Amino acid sequence: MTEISQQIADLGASLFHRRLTHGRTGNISARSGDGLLITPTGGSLGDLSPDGLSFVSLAGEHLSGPRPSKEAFLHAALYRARPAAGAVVHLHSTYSVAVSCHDGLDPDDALPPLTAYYVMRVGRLPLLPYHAPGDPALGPIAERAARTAHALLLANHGPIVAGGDLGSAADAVEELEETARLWLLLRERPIRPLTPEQVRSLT
Ligand SMILES: O=C(CO)COP(=O)(O)O
Ligand SMILES: [Zn+2]
Repeated sequence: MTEISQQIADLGASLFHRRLTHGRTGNISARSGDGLLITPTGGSLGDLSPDGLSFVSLAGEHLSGPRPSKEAFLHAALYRARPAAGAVVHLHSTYSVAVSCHDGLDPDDALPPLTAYYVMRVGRLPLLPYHAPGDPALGPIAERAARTAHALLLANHGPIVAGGDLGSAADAVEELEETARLWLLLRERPIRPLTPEQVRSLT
């Protein structure tokens, strides 16, 4: 067991117990050597064993440990697209999933820049077209989108976010969830997002 495995298990418990994902949804990975340590398929993020993680290559092939998350190919696509990424988190966080089911979103950037922290932690949020969980056809689409954005929203599914390390990836996916919630709270009222100039001054 490595320190990073313990960090994955701790993060999974923290996200699960704060209801940022539920049941047996969501998956977490961290870059390790020339591959990635990833949560196994079919388990709860609230009940991860640091010794029970899977090891997968950057090409997405299972190298050791239990059967990996069915989204391992998606995590691998994000690491290939973003050489500086050290961790990836995918959740079924309620408000982000709610936004991902909305019709008429801008597929280049699904949410407006409501707050400075959203701009700093998330930035642009491409919306990827619906695919069933585990459908490898989403891999090349995600890899292309992740070259210019570290946070992606999967239509009718949920967010997947890369970060320099586990803490940064978690920080970004939590900021996204809170902003999705704010956006839904504000829907009945006129919104004044940050201006392009205000956004530029933050990035
Ligand atoms: O969120 C999930 C699928 O999108 C959970 O799947 P896994 O249990 O295979 O990681
Ligand atoms: Zn999922």
